[in-house]
Order: sequence, then structure tokens, then C-alpha cells
Amino acid sequence: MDLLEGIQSRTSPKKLDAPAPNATQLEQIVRAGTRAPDHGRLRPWRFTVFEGAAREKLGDVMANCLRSRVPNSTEEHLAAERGKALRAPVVMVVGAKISKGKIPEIEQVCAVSAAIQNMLLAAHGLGFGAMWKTGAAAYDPEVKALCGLAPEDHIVGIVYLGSVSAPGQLVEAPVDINRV
Ligand SMILES: Cc1cc2nc3c(=O)[nH]c(=O)nc-3n(C[C@H](O)[C@H](O)[C@H](O)COP(=O)(O)O)c2cc1C
Repeated sequence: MDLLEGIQSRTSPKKLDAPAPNATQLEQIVRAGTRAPDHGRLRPWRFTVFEGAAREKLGDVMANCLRSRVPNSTEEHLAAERGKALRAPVVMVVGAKISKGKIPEIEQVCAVSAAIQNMLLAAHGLGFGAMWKTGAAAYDPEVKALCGLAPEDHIVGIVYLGSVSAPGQLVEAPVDINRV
């Protein structure tokens, strides 16, 4: 797939199912992430993959976090939160491990953000779908800890990967260029 065509045709699918990218394809996707621009070559990205039954562990932690944040959560809400981790065959938490030093924190987060976009495009190029989500779980220290991240690190995206079973809608954004 041509690069520009891939960029223009990528959308976030509505639904993802099996088959997931295999181990080689997943490595290609992550490798694409590591080609992102990265000020100071700090390699701030951390990729944590949950597949198969491991997704249930993530779902349980997400539901426990919801219970702590909102103690009167109903069983229905908790089940819905747990279910988020099962909405694709592969769930990848992409974190930014923050280094203290001369590279500003925002630039480290930007590098991880660029890595995620590279991965969405790589998945698309390989014929898979990918969704970039966050939600309250992404800011929860327990979810961070499960992924080997400290409270001061960031979860930049929870990336859902699989085969597209319901495509997203391609919505063109306005192209406004301010020329001075
Ligand atoms: C940092 C970040 C966090 C996001 N979190 C969510 C989210 O939690 N839920 C959601 O529906 N979309 C989220 N999105 C937006 C989707 O990834 C997606 O881009 C958007 O729905 C537009 O669809 P498109 O990718 O097909 O253009 C997030 C995007 C970014 C960059």
C-alpha cells in the first residue's frame, strides 16, 4: 500500500475480531512504532501486550480501578469496564516511561504518540484494524503498575488490534493552513 494512500484511508474500525496479527506481524507493528521521531533517542515507549486470557487480567484490574474511583458502580458498569479488554483479540497498552533530564516530558509523550500513529498505519498496511483509546483506566496507577509503569509515567494509548469486522467511517477533516 502506498504510504499516502494508507494515511488517507486509515480509520478506527467499529468492531475488531479474530484473527489477530500473528507474532511476526505484531513485531512488525511494534517495530514501526520504534521508528517514530524521538528527541534525545530516549526510547520512552513501553509496549505491553495482552492476548487471550491475559486480557481478562487487564479487564479485572480495569474493573477494580473503576470500583475504587466510583465506589457505587453497578455490576453492569463493572462488567462493561471488564468487557473493554475483550473488544479485540490483542490489546496493547502503550506507555511513556518518563526520563528526568533536559528533554521536556511533553516531548517524550509526543514521541510515544508518534509511535502509536506509526503502529496504527503499520496495522492498516498489513490489513488489520486498530483503535486508539484511553479512558479513565489509562490514568489509573494500578493499570500503569500492571504494565510496569510508575504513577508519574503515562499511558498514551490503549491500542486495540484485530481484523476489521465492522469498518469505521472515514470523515475528512478540514485542511486549514494559516499562511502569513
Ligand atoms: C490520545 C487519544 C486518546 C483517544 N481516546 C479515545 C477514547 O478513549 N475513546 C474513543 O472513542 N476515541 C478515542 N480517541 C479517538 C479515536 O482514536 C479516533 O481517532 C477517533 O474516533 C476518530 O476516528 P478515526 O481514527 O477513524 O478518524 C483517542 C485519540 C487519541 C489521539
